[in-house]
Amino acid sequence: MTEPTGHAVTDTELWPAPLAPGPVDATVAVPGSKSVTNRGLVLAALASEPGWLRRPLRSRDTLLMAGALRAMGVQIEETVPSSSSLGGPDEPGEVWRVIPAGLHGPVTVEVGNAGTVMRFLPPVAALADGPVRFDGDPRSYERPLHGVIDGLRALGARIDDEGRGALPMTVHGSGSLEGGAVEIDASSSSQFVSALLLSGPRFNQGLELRHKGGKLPSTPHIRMTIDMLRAAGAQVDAPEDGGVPDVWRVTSKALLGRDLVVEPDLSNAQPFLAAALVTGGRVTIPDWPEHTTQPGDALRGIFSEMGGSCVLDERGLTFTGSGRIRGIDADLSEVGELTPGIAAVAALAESESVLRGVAHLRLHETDRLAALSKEINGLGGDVTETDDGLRIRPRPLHGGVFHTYDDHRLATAGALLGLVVPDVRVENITTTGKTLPDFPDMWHGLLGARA
Ligand SMILES: O=C(O)C1=C[C@@H](OP(=O)(O)O)[C@@H](O)[C@H](O)C1
Ligand SMILES: C=C(OP(=O)(O)O)C(=O)O
Repeated sequence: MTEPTGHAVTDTELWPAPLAPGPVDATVAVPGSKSVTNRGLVLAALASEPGWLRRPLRSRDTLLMAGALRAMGVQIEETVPSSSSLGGPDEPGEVWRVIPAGLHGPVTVEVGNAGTVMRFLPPVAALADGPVRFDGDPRSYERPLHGVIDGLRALGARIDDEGRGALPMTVHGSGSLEGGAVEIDASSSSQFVSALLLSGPRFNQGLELRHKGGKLPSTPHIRMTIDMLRAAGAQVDAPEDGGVPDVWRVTSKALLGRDLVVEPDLSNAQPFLAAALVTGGRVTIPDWPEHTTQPGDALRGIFSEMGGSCVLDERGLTFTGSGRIRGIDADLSEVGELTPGIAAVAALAESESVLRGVAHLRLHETDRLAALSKEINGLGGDVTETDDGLRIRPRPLHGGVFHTYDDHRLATAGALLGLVVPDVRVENITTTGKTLPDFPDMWHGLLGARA
């Protein structure tokens, strides 16, 4: 087994996960989607007129994206909404006004460990005038980027990566990119496809992108990219709409500024829904969208199959646990980011689970397959890695330290186990700040207690 990337543990980093005194019963308002916020920022920055993001996610990944775009010249004003000053519907919550400008270097972009920043911004940098250096957390050097680097080079960009095919690197933008036809292997991350599509309308010849290689993961995220491009006025031909399989075409065209209301992050709703499942309780997530491309929507089916039921109505999504937890045999390739939360529930089930189609998770924030098996087994579980996923045989669990390897979804998975297993201590709970900085308070709030 590969050892997941991580830092040394010190006692001060351990968070005592609260134990649920009984079935949870709560309404949890979940902040905006990371994936929608970061796409919205990129598209607004590339538009030919100002736009707005309402209820954006404010977290490490989205602040890194906003910071990078600002450094390249884009103005992003964070405002409190008021219909008169914003000229749009008066929505509660934060509003970011994005005013595009000529993109320029020299700048250094800090990507942290955000896949969306390290993949979506190099094509934007290729459109900037001047060098844009990309650097980030040590783990960002290990995450795949070849699809973006090779793709951009083939489309006319000059990139200096000293032969690494990964970060750190410098994109020497010349103010425009020729674009045209290109073939990449995006089997290790759907974000390669999304990255090139998002900037495609700004390439001189547009883009004809072909994926050649193993199965593409996370296709709902590609659909999200296409839908958001179209909503910004782009013309996109996609395989899902009866086009050629694995080929996307984007026409060169100015993008419009949008007034975008960001949906709640359904993947961040996962631990709260899971809390209802593992305690036999009930949780309502307000503003759950009726139609969405977010992979978290699949939780309605997955968690119902594992033991519960859900109702989507004007109050939002209400999930009620049945008090029993069934194992599941599931191909999660489309919804890979849900795997840590599903694995944690599966470890508490009555029967075995097999989670398949997620080999690419070895290249996520950490090696998630190695980390999940090691940490659940550290609490007495029986998890084995397969070629493309995990086999989880439930066993009685005991307390202990749950290491998180700087991975927000490992941290929320540990908190979930601690809800029903006494004395689980989660290392570095603040790593949830990647996408959900309020997680510890929200988790205590779920139980009716304060942090
Ligand atoms: O485009 C996006 O917003 C994302 C795509 C997926 O990436 P991969 O295809 O690399 O799994 C997903 O796991 C990630 O959390 C967000
Ligand atoms: C894989 C994830 O993130 P990233 O955008 O960094 O790839 C995730 O949030 O689960």
